[in-house]
Parts: sequence; C-alpha cells; structure tokens
Amino acid sequence: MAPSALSFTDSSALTDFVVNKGNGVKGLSEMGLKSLPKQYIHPLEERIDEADILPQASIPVIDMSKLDDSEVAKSICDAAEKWGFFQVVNHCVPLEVLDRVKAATHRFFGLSAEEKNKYSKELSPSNNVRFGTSFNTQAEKALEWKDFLSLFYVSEDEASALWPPVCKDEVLEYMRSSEVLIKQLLTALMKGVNVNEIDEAKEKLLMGSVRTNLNYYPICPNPELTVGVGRHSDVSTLTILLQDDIGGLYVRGNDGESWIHVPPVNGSLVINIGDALQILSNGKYRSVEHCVIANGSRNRISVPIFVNPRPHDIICPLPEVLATGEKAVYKEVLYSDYVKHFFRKAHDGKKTVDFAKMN
Ligand SMILES: COc1cc(/C=C/C(=O)SCCNC(=O)CCNC(=O)[C@H](O)C(C)(C)COP(=O)(O)OP(=O)(O)OC[C@H]2O[C@@H](n3cnc4c(N)ncnc43)[C@H](O)[C@@H]2OP(=O)(O)O)ccc1O
Ligand SMILES: O=C(O)CCC(=O)C(=O)O
Ligand SMILES: [Fe+2]
Repeated sequence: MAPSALSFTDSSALTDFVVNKGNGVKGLSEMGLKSLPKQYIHPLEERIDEADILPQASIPVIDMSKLDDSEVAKSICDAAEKWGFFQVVNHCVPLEVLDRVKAATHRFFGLSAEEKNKYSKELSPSNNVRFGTSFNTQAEKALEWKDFLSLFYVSEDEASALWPPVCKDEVLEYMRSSEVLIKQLLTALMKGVNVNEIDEAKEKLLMGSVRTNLNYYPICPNPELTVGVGRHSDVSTLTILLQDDIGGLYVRGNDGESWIHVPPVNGSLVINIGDALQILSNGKYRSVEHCVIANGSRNRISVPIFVNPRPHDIICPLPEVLATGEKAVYKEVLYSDYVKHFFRKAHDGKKTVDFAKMN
C-alpha cells in the first residue's frame, strides 16, 4: 500500500518511496500532495526570479527547408555562437515520428512503479538502460521534480533485447529519423570552423555515440519552490530536444543573469550546443546554461537526443580551429572522464566545463 503524504515527515520514507521503490515524483504527484516535501525545496537563488525573465527575447527559429541557401548555414553558426540554442522547423524528421515517441514516453511513465523500477540503477539488466528520478539523488542537496528513462544506444541487438518494449521501437525510430538532421547541422557548424569535409574519424568524434532520455515532469503542488531540472549545460556535442506543448524550458541570456523562455512551436525541434562542441570549437560555439521549471497544472514530457563523442574519444580543440594561431583554451580530456565528472555531482550551471580548461 502507498504511504500517505504525512508519513513523509521522515526523509528516509520519502527516499524509499520515490527512489528505491521506483514511484518517482510521478508517484508523489499522484498522491495529491497539498504541499511540496521539504526535500524538493530549492534555495531562492536556484529558482527563476520572474524579474529576470526577458519576455520579448527569443532564440532563433531556423527553417531547414531552405538549407541550400548559404544564409541558412550561416544562421545556424550565428545562433550557435550567440545563443547556443535555436529551434528548427521544416526539418526532415517526420512529425508522425515525433508524435509516436511522445505517446511512447507517456506509455512508459504510465507503467506501474514496479515495472519502471526494473530499469533502475540497481535492477536494470544493463548500465545503458536506466530509469531514475531527479539527477543524482546521492549528490544533490535538493531533489529535482523530474523522472527519467535514459537509453544509451550500443547496438540494435541490445536495444531490442533490453530497452522497455513499450517505447523501444518509437525511440529507435526517432533516433534513426534524426540522423540526417544531425548531419546537416554538424556539416553547417563544421564549415563555420574551417572543417569543410567531415571524414569518418571526425564523424565518430562528433556523433559516435547517442543517448536518448525520456523526461517526465508531473504536476507539482508548489512549482515556484522547486525546479524540474536545475541549471546545467549538456555534455553532448549537440542535443536535439523534442518538447510537448506545455513549455517551461529557459535558456540563460547573454548577460549571464536573464532567462529566455523556449516556447513550444508545433513540429519544431530545439537544438542546443553541448560542452563537447564548445571544447572542440575552442569556445566559438557555446553550450549555454538552461533549466526547466515545474508546472502546477499539467504533466510535461520532453525527449532529448544527446549526440556525443564516443566514451573512449579524446576531446580537445580541433586542429582546424587552432590553425589560425588561436591559443587552445581547453586541454585533452577523455570523454568518458568528462561525462563521469558531470554525472557524479549535482547540477551546477556551467561549472562542468572547467574540468577541461587549460590550467
Ligand atoms: C538524468 O538527468 C539529466 C541528464 C542529462 C544529460 C545530459 C547529457 O548531455 S547526456 C550525454 C552524455 N554522454 C554520454 O552518455 C555518452 C558517453 N557515455 C559515456 O561516457 C559512458 O556511457 C558513461 C556515461 C560515462 C557511463 O560509463 P560507465 O562505464 O557505464 O560508467 P559508470 O561508472 O556506470 O557511470 C559513471 C557515473 O555516471 C552515472 N551515470 C551513468 N549513466 C547515467 C545516466 N544515464 N544518468 C545519470 N547518471 C548516470 C553513474 O551512476 C556513475 O556514477 P556513480 O556515482 O554511480 O559512480 C542532463 C540533465 C539532466 O537532468
Ligand atoms: O525538458 C527540457 O525541456 C530540457 C531537459 C534538459 O535540459 C535535459 O534533459 O538535458
Ligand atoms: Fe539539458
């Protein structure tokens, strides 16, 4: 039997229900809590202050149907330099594929806690398939109001055998259908840093591994006191993010203080530069801090595809970028060390990239 909200005055009972038993924050939300458990209350400085939101500002929306026009490639590079974020419309990923993966995400989170918990860190048949809640519950001072399923693609065989049957086909279809878009974006971005041809080695370095997360942000009793996802930058090369029609993703403005909302645009995908591309481009392209607020009236989902180097790749500024005599800002780092560093701490804004800074 599920415990009542009152029994959560004991912190270990809450951890047991949410984390160990696999109920997640969805389980908490569905208990109809009237107030947010204290474990989810974030300090004021970690929540978005309304006064810092720039209502008039917006990240660029780029029409991919005009990709042959050199101005479009230029606008992709400009957006990656200036904002680190943009949305694409009229891209080549079929809208039905996006609808199917959104439905599959709802199906996965609609499973019982017991079913979802079969993919928890402790019980999952593979390290590459993980259901969890918040980000790193061991390292965090305050928990985040989000459950997730993380699927690191290794092979068709592993995905077929070990990914949850209720969503695996749809996630694989979404991943496969995004490949052309990913190559189009990387081709444009590489031209902007004097890499005119992406050979096999470069392709592996830029997009040799892919992780897809399914995120679920259930209705929250006091959304203003917590966060859905805390301030962070992605550690990917780039991220292709599918969001539903609810909104709540905010991107840091160029002044380092303000926040800009990323409004849901029907059929669009949000693209953001990750730390790996910031490092490879020696800082020309920016991985920008972002966060997600919690919602008091609707359950939100999002489905990011993180396009990454392979775990055993060494990342550092590309020779083509340094050919002009520019000094390297980042040193050589083993990509899996970089990712482990990110996963082992709580979200802390843009601090992860310091791990790769030249001393
Ligand atoms: C969940 O909320 C999130 C997630 C994010 C993610 C943003 C991204 O940009 S994800 C893209 C990251 N890139 C890759 O995954 C590709 C490269 N992969 C690797 O290098 C490896 O697969 C590895 C991730 C390092 C795992 O290698 P492995 O040998 O299996 O190492 P472990 O010792 O098992 O794990 C290391 C460390 O990381 C933790 N961890 C592993 N996978 C996940 C996961 N999917 N989610 C969370 N944490 C994970 C694992 O627990 C280990 O920590 P310990 O403390 O247990 O040692 C953005 C925002 C969000 O809110
Ligand atoms: O849910 C979103 O809109 C963004 C989630 C995110 O930033 C992430 O999973 O890295
Ligand atoms: Fe992110």
